[in-house]
Amino acid sequence: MTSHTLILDEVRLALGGRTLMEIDAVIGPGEVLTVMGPSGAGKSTLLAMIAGFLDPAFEARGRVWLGAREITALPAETRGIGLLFQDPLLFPHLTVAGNLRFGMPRGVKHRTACIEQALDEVGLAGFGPRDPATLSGGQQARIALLRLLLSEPAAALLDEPFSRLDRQLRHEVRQLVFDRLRRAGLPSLLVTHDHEDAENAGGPVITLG
Ligand SMILES: Nc1ncnc2c1ncn2[C@@H]1O[C@H](COP(=O)(O)OP(=O)(O)OP(=O)(O)O)[C@@H](O)[C@H]1O
Repeated sequence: MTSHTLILDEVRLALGGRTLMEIDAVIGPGEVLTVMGPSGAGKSTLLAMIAGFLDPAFEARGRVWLGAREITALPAETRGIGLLFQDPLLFPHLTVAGNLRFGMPRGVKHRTACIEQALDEVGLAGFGPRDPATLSGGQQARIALLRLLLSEPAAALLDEPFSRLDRQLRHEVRQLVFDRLRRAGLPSLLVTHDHEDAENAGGPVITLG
């Protein structure tokens, strides 16, 4: 995995001619920028713009860079962005291992061993053949994180990824997520309403109006 900086260069999102949000930010490798703000401020829309699936109803200005590569107009699948949502969104027709194998880049050798090691590192050794529906919420959240990491993205976007977890689990999963994103050297953007999430992310916080 190559470490990059994610740059939001004077990004502005508007709807029907009305400015929804403006942001200018540089997120270094392993850093988590937290974006907070009231419901409807445009947080999820910003993530959609960066990831490449912005609804055409919005007008977007500005540029997005990953290192020296401008990704503003690239197709979503070529941007190298990993996503974590509130819902782990595991494929129900695949096993846990199948879910993890899904996003792995071509050319990765020893896939099965990689998957087994990744599961072991998050305390889920032997879970590869399991049906994702048989996993608890916290276990599913760990698998969603591993799927993101094994896809070897250049940056990560997180949209309220812990909000479905109860307090204790939320604490454990977010430590794991932030630790792993940092270790992977990924620039990450977290959208949350939770001040503890922002504090634990340990990076700068931008609050939209
Ligand atoms: N496809 C769309 N077409 C038109 N308006 C939309 C569309 N998607 C979202 N909106 C509007 O754009 C605004 C921003 O929505 P967005 O989901 O980005 O807000 P948010 O800050 O993520 O809110 P929340 O914290 O509730 O998730 C809202 O007013 C929403 O109603």
